[in-house]
Formats: sequence, C-alpha cells, structure tokens
Amino acid sequence: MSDTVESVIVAIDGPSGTGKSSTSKAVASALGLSYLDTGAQYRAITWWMISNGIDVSDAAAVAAVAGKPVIESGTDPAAPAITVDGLDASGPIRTQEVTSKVSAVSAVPEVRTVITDLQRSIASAAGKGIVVEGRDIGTTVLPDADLKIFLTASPEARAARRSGEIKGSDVAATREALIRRDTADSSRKTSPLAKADDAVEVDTTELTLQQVIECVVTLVEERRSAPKQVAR
Ligand SMILES: Nc1ncnc2c1ncn2[C@@H]1O[C@H](COP(=O)(O)OP(=O)(O)O)[C@@H](O)[C@H]1O
Ligand SMILES: Nc1ccn([C@@H]2O[C@H](COP(=O)(O)OP(=O)(O)O)[C@@H](O)[C@H]2O)c(=O)n1
Repeated sequence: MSDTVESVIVAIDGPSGTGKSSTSKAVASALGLSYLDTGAQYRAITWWMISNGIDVSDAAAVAAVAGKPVIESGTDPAAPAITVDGLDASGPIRTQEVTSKVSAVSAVPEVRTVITDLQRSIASAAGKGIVVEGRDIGTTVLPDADLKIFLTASPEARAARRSGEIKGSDVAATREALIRRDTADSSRKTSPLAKADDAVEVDTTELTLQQVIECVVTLVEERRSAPKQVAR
C-alpha cells in the first residue's frame, strides 16, 4: 500500500440555497483540497458586463466581449477570492442587480466556453485535488470527476436559508426569485443545471449543514479507498 494520497476531484452541483458553497468549502478544508466557486465566476463576468455598459439581454453583444475580462479565482477554501481585471469582485458580485442578471449572461454559449476552459485549467492545476461547485460540473465541466454530488432542498427551505442571509428580506419574494433563476438555469440550451446520471443525490431539506458535510466527507473517503477502475 502507498502512503501517498492520490489527487481527488469532487463535483458538487445543485440549485441555489441547497448548501453547495458552505458544504464545498468545509469539505475542501477538512480534506486539505482546493476549492472553486464557479457561480462566482459567472457572477464576475456579469458584473464586468454591467460595469462596461453591455446590455445583458442582448446575447450577441454579450458574446462579442465574452473573452475580454480577465477573471482570477483563488482556490483556498478558507479565503475564497475573485478578481476581474485585477479588481476585487467579491463584494460587487453579490448585489441584487448581479443576481438578477447572471442567468441571462451564463446562458450565452460564448460565455460558457470561456468560463469552462478557465475552470478546467484551475482543476487540472490543483495538485492534491479540488472540490468544484456549480450547476454543470458533473455533466459538462468535469465529467470524469471521482465523485459527483447533486444537492437538492425544497424551495421553502432554500428561500428561508437565503433570506436568513439578507437582513429585512422577504421570504416569499426570495422564493419567487430563486424559482425564476432555477427555471432559467435548467431550461437554457447550453449546459443546463442538471444532475449527472452517476451523481449521488442528497436532499438537504431536513439535514443540518454539519450532517451534509459529514455525508460528503464520508463519500469522498469511500471513493478514495475503493479500488480504481482500470480501463481495458
Ligand atoms: N443543511 C442546511 N441547513 C440549514 N442551513 C443551511 C444548510 N446548508 C446551507 N445552509 C445555509 O444556507 C445558506 C445558503 O447556503 P449556500 O452554501 O450559500 O448555498 P448555495 O451555494 O447552494 O447557494 C447559508 O447561509 C448556509 O449557511
Ligand atoms: N457552473 C455554473 C455555476 C453557476 N452558473 C450560473 O451562475 C449563477 C450564480 O451561481 P451561484 O452559485 O453564485 O448562485 P447561488 O447558488 O449562490 O445563488 C447561477 O444562477 C447560474 O446562472 C452556471 O451557469 N453554471
């Protein structure tokens, strides 16, 4: 038996508020892996489009400049970082305006090509392995991931969690906005939000965050100790 632990790639997908970011960061920290928030990258390119006066409802206009912004993502789960053209984008990408426009930008195929290439290069550079969270990681970005998780939760639980983060927010309005974004993300033509056939689905509605983290850590450890499938 070897003492060296092999690199492991974990894909965590699912709709908003299912616990992807919290779970992915904690699992990466617990296992000494890198971490990538792909939603932050789509938010970052959306922020750049808004800041540069691009009409995000005009797919051709978005496509024409998709390759322009330089997006850099930190991969330390203890200090997630994202810059656009060298500027810290971690605050501006969380505004209501970006949240309401990100699905239109992320549906543009040219945007997805640029961001997917970036995600693959970050994942392949992560020496000890990486937890990558998003909407299409298991289906499109990293179809050969060692472990694929698809998190779900009821719209009510997701809205309650999300509005708990924003002071004075209205749960019903948050729920409607989440459902609108899920519908847009699931129905776009290019790489929609979807569960990969070989993903493990975890319904987090009745679970605490700690229970979800423990479940995913156990699944990674099981996968690591299972004999590798040898291609013949
Ligand atoms: N199982 C859970 N039970 C209760 N709250 C949770 C659970 N998972 C996540 N949360 C909380 O819900 C909010 C959204 O979680 P987050 O990880 O950002 O979800 P996502 O990345 O899927 O949008 C956060 O405030 C987080 O602490
Ligand atoms: N792999 C991914 C990740 C996010 N996205 C897009 O980016 C948006 C923001 O993702 P996010 O993960 O930050 O969203 P939240 O779950 O944090 O609300 C999603 O609504 C999708 O439109 C995507 O298209 N593909």
